[in-house]
Amino acid sequence: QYVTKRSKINPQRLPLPPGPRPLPIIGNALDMPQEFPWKTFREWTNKYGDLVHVNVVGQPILVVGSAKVAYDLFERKSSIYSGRANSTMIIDLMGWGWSFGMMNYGEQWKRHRKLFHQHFNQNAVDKYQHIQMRESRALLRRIRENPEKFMDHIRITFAATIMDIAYGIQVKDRTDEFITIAESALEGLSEAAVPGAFLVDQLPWLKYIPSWFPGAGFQKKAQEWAHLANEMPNKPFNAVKAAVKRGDARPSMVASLLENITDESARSEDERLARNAAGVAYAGGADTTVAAVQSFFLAMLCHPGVQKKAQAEIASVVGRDHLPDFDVREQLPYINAIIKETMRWQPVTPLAVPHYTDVDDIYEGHYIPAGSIIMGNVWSMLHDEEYYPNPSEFRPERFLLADGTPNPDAKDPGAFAFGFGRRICPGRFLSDTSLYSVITSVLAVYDILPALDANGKEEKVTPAWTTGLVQYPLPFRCRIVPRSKAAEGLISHSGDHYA
Ligand code: HEM
Repeated sequence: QYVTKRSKINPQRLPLPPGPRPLPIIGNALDMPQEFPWKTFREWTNKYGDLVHVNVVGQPILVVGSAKVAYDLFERKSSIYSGRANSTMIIDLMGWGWSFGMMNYGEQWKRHRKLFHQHFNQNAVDKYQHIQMRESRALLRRIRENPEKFMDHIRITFAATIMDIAYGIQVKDRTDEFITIAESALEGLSEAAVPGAFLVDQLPWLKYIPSWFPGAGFQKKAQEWAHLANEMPNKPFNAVKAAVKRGDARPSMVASLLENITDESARSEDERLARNAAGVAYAGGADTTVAAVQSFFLAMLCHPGVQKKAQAEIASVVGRDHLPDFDVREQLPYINAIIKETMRWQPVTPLAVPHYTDVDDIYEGHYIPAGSIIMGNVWSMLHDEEYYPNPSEFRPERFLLADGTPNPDAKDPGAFAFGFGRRICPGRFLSDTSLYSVITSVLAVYDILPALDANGKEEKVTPAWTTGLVQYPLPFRCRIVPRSKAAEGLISHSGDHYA
């Protein structure tokens, strides 16, 4: 076993957790998988145990492979395992420091998170249901106009939902300026977040090299992206601020925060918090929910039996002449099980978002050095045979008893799918209601069927996903067809109620 050289801070000379053998200087850099790292990490867990240590060019990384260790570190020791590592490129150069999703644990993070929670906790999200339903119904109409583009339509659905909730801004399509800014800012972010993409993250002193210097192309990129990262929270916030001043702001998170400022001496700080908290809603919520719903479409395409059962359940509760709303949710256990299985089958964030600790610790006789990055292998936990037999199968029944009612003993995927401890996703309640509104609306009126090839034969689909921080299905073809004449009528008039 490898014993750290920093023996002053590891006086008992405890071993590090086990892991693949590192090379001098570069450590385990060559062991690190380029694709689907969660699968390699699972093999490491099988070989070395539930807590694996690697070091990449001196950076200690711990991989948590079981629910037990996740609980022990992220929950029981949450005061020291709730940080985030600083990225020189993303925070110092691109200016994403305003996002509390990237802040290290501390007072600033707590203040932002508390404010965010007030607007997205389990009860608070009820007031957004009409927006979610309106946008889900708009999705039905967009699909009818252009079914091939369903992947894009899903994107605009959540962009529009979040822009309305956070700012009261109603966007029509993806050419809207607020959307193009946010999407470009997030594209820059995901490019910069690829581990090893920018050397400045390994050698932070490079940030002092001016952009005109040969080889300092990263500075130019960082400047362009910094402009977007600044506009993303500022532009929509300033628009709402002006509307509040004029007295014609639509109801929204930002409008209510601004209207409730009573202490003028705290105004600039309160405005800063409101701007940052609203900005992070789009950053954290748009792409993730999109990925989950796209995976749902893929699951329905590959599992026609599940689709039929869900459609029958909806019809038995609301008939064929109505669209289901939130009031019937309790009566749709199969739909609720589909939502859980969607979160489990291909987790949107297979490694959650890595945590960071800045203090030394000891866990089960192993030394955990300050400065470690800790990754929870969400995918592995959600594909654990013990809790989820035949984990690669999409089988909502695993969350139900034989009589079709919810199984209280089935492990809720939400315990892992949204990350861990104090950092657990604060948008998980909104994501849940978003999935419900889209899934029930779509299944009530559409069949998701295999595409036909040139000879009219049904195409076979092999499910496959991307490999980044957020896992999207790779583009796939399908036919989305109204289920009946009554369904066509529902699609046409579905928006009226929520307009
Ligand atoms: C399918 C949907 C979603 C998934 C799978 C998801 C997953 C996650 C994960 C894994 C984390 C990191 C947790 C950790 O560090 O342990 C996270 C953080 C976060 N999510 Fe989500 N999320 C989803 C939807 C949303 C939505 C709809 C919002 C906003 C309304 C949102 C806002 C955030 C924010 C602000 C953070 C940062 C929290 C912090 O660092 O304290 N997420 N999410």
